[in-house]
Amino acid sequence: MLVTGKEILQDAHKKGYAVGAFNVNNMEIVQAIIQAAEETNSPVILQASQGGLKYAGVEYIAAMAKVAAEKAKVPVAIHLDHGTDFTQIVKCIRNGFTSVMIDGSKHPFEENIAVTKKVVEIAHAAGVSVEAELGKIGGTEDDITVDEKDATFTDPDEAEKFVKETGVDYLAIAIGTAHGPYKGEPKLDFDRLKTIKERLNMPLVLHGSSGVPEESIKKAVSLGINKINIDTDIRLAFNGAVRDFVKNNPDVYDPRKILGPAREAMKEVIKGKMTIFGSVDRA
Ligand SMILES: O=C(COP(=O)(O)O)NO
Ligand SMILES: [Ca+2]
Ligand code: NA
Ligand SMILES: [Zn+2]
Repeated sequence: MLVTGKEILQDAHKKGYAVGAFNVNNMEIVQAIIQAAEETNSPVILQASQGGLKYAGVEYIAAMAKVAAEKAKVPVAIHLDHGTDFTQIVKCIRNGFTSVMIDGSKHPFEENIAVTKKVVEIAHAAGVSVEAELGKIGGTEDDITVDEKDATFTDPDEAEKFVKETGVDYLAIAIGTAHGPYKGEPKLDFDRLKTIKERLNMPLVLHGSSGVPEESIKKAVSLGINKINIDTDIRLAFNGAVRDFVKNNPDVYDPRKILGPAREAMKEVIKGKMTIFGSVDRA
């Protein structure tokens, strides 16, 4: 069933588990995520970046996600990932998204508060939940890139002020993850996470979670992460399955035959994530 992001994440926050937020760009990815969620009885967040909406069209993503959510036997939220453009954010709200991110992390602190407050006002009036970001998460997610040197960790004092002034429902924090594949092994600042959780006592979001070792993810969940963003690991599963199939079946040209195995491969990866996050049987 279609629910708000807050409904899903408040439960995760209260009970100390995390829910996967998986990026979608096409029908097969949506279906893989929903199949994984139903097979593990897990709540789930379907999310699209501005780049994903540009590729498929917001109406297509919204239509597929709404059908998927309404038919699903588990709670599903539909989320705009890394919204930076106010008009885009309102368009998603108008198209039935139940959660939006305003990523004002590239602005100075006070400006981030201002843009976030504006989105919270309009989204909450429409019954839609809001995620914001404080601190700069490195790497590239579609149309958003932050250089290593500019990535700055979230300051707990600033976080407290930010949340009080904006009223956001959940906060994306920078504690050492980066979007996209990692070169070395990411070192997460668990002490910082622990402090921020104690100060904020609200759902927290981890971006750039593909490629983070399982133990680090589990430790982050135990310390208060409740929404975990995954994009790259789904892309890698899709890519591997399609290349394998095409290599081994050079004469097959039916898109269903080429994309079907990719849907299966993505589903398996996503089920694995749900197990690590602790969202299995939480629906
Ligand atoms: O944070 C993410 C996903 O990051 P990854 O591609 O590293 O999983 N999307 O907002
Ligand atoms: Ca950012
Ligand atoms: Na990553
Ligand atoms: Zn992200």
